[in-house]
Amino acid sequence: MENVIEVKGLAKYFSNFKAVEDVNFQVRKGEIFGFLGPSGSGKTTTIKILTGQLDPTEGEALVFGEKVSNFKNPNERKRFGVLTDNSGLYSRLSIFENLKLYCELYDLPISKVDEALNFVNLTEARKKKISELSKGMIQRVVLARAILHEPELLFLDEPTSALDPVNTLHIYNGLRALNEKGTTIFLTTHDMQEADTLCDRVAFLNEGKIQLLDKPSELKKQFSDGTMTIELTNNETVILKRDEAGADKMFQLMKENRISTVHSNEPSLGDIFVKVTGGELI
Ligand SMILES: Nc1ncnc2c1ncn2[C@@H]1O[C@H](COP(=O)(O)OP(=O)(O)OP(=O)(O)O)[C@@H](O)[C@H]1O
Repeated sequence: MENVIEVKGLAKYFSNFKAVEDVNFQVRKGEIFGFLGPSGSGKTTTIKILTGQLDPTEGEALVFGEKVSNFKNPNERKRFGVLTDNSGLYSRLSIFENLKLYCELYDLPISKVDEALNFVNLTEARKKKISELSKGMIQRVVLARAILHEPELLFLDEPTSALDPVNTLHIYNGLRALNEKGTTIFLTTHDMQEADTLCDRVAFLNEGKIQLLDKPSELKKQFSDGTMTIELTNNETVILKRDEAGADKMFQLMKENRISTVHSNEPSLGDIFVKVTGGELI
């Protein structure tokens, strides 16, 4: 399978402080890859190295088989899009005017602006100046800018951190649609629910090191305690192990028609993270 990102032995030190240490992973073409960790774990540092905004102290971070700093011409840079917290938008221009400028820069038809505005749910606000926007709206304009040229690879650093639930859902649907059209997505987040909803595979980062890397479903299987919670028709709750004795008890309850609902007790990604790292997600 083709890898679009390859990170080998990556380390970044700020003076003596190790922000990222011996990080290794690959992102496969077509997947949504989640890079998860609490505040200060090294997510932004890694994304900055991958997108050429920082140099690594050790190791390498390759995008399409190359260091991003080697991408000199605009056509190479057009292959990826980046959403970071530094907006670089023109505050006295409107949302539409800002995106139109990018269309001109990338030599894209202006119709792409309408598609991108719809993607981020800002069609009605298109004439508003950047200086008049809320933090969440700015985040959506920056996302619209990152996807204008439908890049092969999209880097998203905490893409929904300033959004309300309705817009968060809107963005999730847009990202899935973009991914289905072929865009590979590298996403950092500290929101484990977001990662579970969107990502094909996730890496857990803690104190600059990857602790686990797998599909969310595999991690949940691996960390499951093998029990089920059964709610009975009389509102009592029974917890059964998924073994022979549990199956016998379940069969008996079914025969007596006493079962209301059955839930498998899967841990959430947040539970797994806390278990593996011993830390909290902040
Ligand atoms: N330019 C810098 N100089 C010194 N230390 C830095 C610098 N940039 C980041 N750090 C430190 O490196 C560590 C990792 O920071 P980073 O921004 O990568 O974390 P993060 O996981 O993205 O956190 P958050 O979710 O809060 O954005 C932090 O302890 C941070 O203080």
